Amino acid sequence: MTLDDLAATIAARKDADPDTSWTAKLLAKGPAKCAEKFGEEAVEAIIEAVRGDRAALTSEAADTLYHLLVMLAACDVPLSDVMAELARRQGTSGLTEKASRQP
Ligand SMILES: N=c1c2ncn([C@@H]3O[C@H](COP(=O)(O)OP(=O)(O)OP(=O)(O)O)[C@@H](O)[C@H]3O)c2ncn1[C@@H]1O[C@H](COP(=O)(O)O)[C@@H](O)[C@H]1O
Repeated sequence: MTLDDLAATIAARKDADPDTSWTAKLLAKGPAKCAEKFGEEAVEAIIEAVRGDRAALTSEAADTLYHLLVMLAACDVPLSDVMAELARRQGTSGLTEKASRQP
């Protein structure tokens, strides 16, 4: 599975029955709830990273990526736009980018 596959699945669930789809249930609650859920999962991933539990971190990272995609869908931000932004940044060091910012 690719992130594009998962994003397509999430998009396909937008109009699904919330009683049969977690994605539809979350999207029906709106962007703020989707953002809250993403934040919860990100914190859980942070905790497992600090604990050094690689298996638990793998699971929480999957939750976090999935809920990031749900939040993007809730906010009508296509994954392709995010990937285009990452492509725009490719080849420029993060140190160089940071140093180039106007004060
Ligand atoms: N990748 C996921 C995915 N990751 C996590 N989740 C659900 O997100 C929910 C997270 O809620 P909770 O935080 O309460 O559950 P939890 O994280 O296990 O519990 P805590 O540790 O947070 O307390 C759980 O119901 C998980 O099953 C996901 N639900 C769906 N997907 C994908 O989306 C597809 C469509 O799913 P539906 O929309 O449900 O049809 C699925 O086939 C999967 O490919």
